[in-house]
Amino acid sequence: MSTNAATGAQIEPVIGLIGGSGLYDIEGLEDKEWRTVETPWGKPSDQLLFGRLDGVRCVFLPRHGRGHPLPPSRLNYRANIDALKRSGVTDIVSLSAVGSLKEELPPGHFVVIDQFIDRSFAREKSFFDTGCVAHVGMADPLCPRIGDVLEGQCRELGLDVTRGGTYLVMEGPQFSTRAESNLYRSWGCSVVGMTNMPEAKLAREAEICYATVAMVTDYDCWHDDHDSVTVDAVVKVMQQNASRARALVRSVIPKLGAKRGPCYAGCDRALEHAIITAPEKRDPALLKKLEAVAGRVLSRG
Ligand SMILES: CSC[C@H]1O[C@H](OP(=O)(O)O)[C@H](O)[C@@H]1O
Ligand SMILES: Nc1ncnc2[nH]cnc12
Repeated sequence: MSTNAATGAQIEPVIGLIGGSGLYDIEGLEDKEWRTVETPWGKPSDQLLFGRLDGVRCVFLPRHGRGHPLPPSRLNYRANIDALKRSGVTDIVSLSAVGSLKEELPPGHFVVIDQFIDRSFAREKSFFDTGCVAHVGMADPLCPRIGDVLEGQCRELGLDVTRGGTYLVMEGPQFSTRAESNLYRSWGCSVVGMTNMPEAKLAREAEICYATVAMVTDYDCWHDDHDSVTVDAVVKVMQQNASRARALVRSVIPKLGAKRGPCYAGCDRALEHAIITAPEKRDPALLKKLEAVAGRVLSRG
């Protein structure tokens, strides 16, 4: 059964999991198989791991590739999201290591974020281009339906969790200067990381519901009582976070996998009124590339 956002019919969700730093595999998947998925945007970060958890179809992608060969600026975000879309994914849970920008969000804390500030700049940020222009809404960039499930299951598992918070996306790969860290704090941001944009923008363009669990690994470099962030510190805390992240994944999948109608937040219909280019001005070559992510609306002409 596939998504039918247009008719409102029930769907059987397929859950996409994007594993960040320290999460390169998913335990407990049945019938698991790593498969190469080709896309018109180039290669995804790695093969995708297909399987089932409690009967729910899941597709896992290690964001930086197995063994972490890819830095944030070199990720092919478009290929990653297209590959998940053409694999049937309807809902994405992004699992990410982040630095904390608030005293009350210590290492080990999980944040189900609800906003982004995108300060990344060296990345392809849209599937659309000359020959097919689209402007999707990003006022609420994360799916609140998935967010509810993530928050609920964190609480059920007794994990320290905060619902809501702004994730500042920096380009990296260097960590922030102290002045930058304090600037982001003055903007009221909760956490800082390098990867969730343009991932979330592209998921919205592809009409995939997307939510993030930001797992705090460090206090970045602003905190007087804590050392500035290092990869060693991130990896150490991620190793502790990873078992909690795995428990969370195991408990959210059955909930997210239950048959449902269209997303009440409309993420799965984001392209409905977003494309502005007149049909006769559209570039056939670009339309072909857009088949997987935007075929639902483009096939109507
Ligand atoms: C290894 S620390 C920096 C690295 O970790 C985060 O990645 P992800 O979101 O994939 O967990 C951060 O954004 C940086 O890419
Ligand atoms: N302090 C930090 N800054 C950017 N990305 C991070 N990922 C984990 N910690 C981080």
